[in-house]
Amino acid sequence: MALEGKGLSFRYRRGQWLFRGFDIRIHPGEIVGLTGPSGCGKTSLARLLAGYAKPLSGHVRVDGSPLPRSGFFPVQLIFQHPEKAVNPRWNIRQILKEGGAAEDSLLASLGIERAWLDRRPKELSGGELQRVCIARALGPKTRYLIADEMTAMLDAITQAQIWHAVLDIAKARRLGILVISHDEPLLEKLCHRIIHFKQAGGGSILPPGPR
Ligand SMILES: Nc1ncnc2c1ncn2[C@@H]1O[C@H](COP(=O)(O)OP(=O)(O)OP(=O)(O)O)[C@@H](O)[C@H]1O
Repeated sequence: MALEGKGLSFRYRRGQWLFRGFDIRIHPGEIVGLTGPSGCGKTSLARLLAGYAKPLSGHVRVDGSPLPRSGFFPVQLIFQHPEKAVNPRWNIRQILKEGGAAEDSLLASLGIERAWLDRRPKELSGGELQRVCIARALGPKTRYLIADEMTAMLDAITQAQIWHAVLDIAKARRLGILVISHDEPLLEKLCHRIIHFKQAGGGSILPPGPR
């Protein structure tokens, strides 16, 4: 059982290879950090692992199966900017429904207030909206979470509160989490192990491929 990327290669159009033959594995219940210089391809890797884009070679498997083509994705990706991840016309209740029925205890542990449910995304702060996106991503069918700079825009207290809630849920449900961040002290605190993308063979460490 694992979220596994094997032999992954990716570049945009005819640009430089971001990674070639890259392997990564995250087990249920495991919290793995991923760090590396800006622009080295961490978000691109996250998009492949969550099924937003396809690798040019290699494959992604979730607990032994390919990612589904439709329906609910067992690998959920949370971006740094929540306003880009929601339908601005929906209210918060509708947005939460996309992830399945969010339990009251989950909403409470993330500090989501009932009064927010009838508002639209632009009527919440960035930090409040990010909590909503996290709750949506933690639906009952989620097996793995990819948190791409998920709390980068939050103050230290809110960041700690959110991670405390997410780690509790991850432990109770044996979710595997990939935490992408430039904040190495945060990764040291949260993760069982940390992958340095360039050292691990990502981030254009290999010479550019044929053009
Ligand atoms: N849609 C796209 N088309 C072309 N190039 C892209 C596209 N998206 C990203 N890139 C380029 O791919 C490279 C890797 O981007 P990516 O966002 O994966 O890096 P990152 O390691 O997550 O960076 P950061 O730490 O700054 O978030 C960058 O040079 C970026 O400009």
